[in-house]
Amino acid sequence: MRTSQGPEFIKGHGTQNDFVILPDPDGALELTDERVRALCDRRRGLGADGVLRVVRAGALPDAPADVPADVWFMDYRNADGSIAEMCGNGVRVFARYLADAGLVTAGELPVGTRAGVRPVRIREDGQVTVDMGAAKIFGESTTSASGRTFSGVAVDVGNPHLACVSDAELEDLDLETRPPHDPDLFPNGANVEFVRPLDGDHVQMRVYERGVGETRSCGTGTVAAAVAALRAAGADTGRRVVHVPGGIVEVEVTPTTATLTGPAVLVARGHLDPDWWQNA
Ligand SMILES: N[C@@H](CCC[C@H](N)C(=O)O)C(=O)O
Repeated sequence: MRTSQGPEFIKGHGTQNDFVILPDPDGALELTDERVRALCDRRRGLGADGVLRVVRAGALPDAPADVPADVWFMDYRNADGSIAEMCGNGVRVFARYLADAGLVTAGELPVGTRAGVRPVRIREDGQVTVDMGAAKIFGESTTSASGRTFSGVAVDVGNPHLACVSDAELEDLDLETRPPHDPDLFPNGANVEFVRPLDGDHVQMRVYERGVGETRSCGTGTVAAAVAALRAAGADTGRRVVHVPGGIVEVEVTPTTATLTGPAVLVARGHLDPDWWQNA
């Protein structure tokens, strides 16, 4: 029987936007793009939309200078191995892991990201709220899907989004292929959201994520969707309940910031096979 173990992992999700969490406090893991792709592959690996490495900011050479060294840093990777600045569902699942592992005391805690430090609160009802900072509209643009053109707004939520509000039946859209975006407005790519207003302050959203493909939820995307839906209704601030294929989250936009609240679930934990990790 084998006695050696590969790296520890935890599998988790937020409204079915799923992640492999890799605890690596001292930044000792060699997390190559190929290993990220292998981990996220739903047939040859564990399967996930992204990887969240749990590392002290001080142990990560490329952590932003404004993140204190002792803060837990979410080193986020998309399923294709690319790095993204921020992940709204990921940061909530990350905080759930930190509390579950006893690395922080539950309540409000700071999480370091490439978009800066984000305060996260684990609520008594089990929901997790993250203060996402101000979501900024930086332009207007178009995309297309299923032969239809959609107009939208470009929103910076730490990472780039094109959020398109329309009355289209979202179930009918083919998101197997990447909806195009303007490379001049989005030189680093874009996450593209399709948003349909429902009754009251509810909206429906589907998303095609940069570096992943269609996912069942995207936290930063729901913030962009809320900002776009509010703007379409003539407002800068307010609340939107966003229905995604993987569940429901709530976004509150104020004059200075946006908060995102939703579930964060840990599913399984274990150790990678050391040979698999070595050869991945
Ligand atoms: N699913 C995430 C966003 C992950 C990053 C995104 N794909 C990008 O490249 O910007 C979320 O919950 O926000």
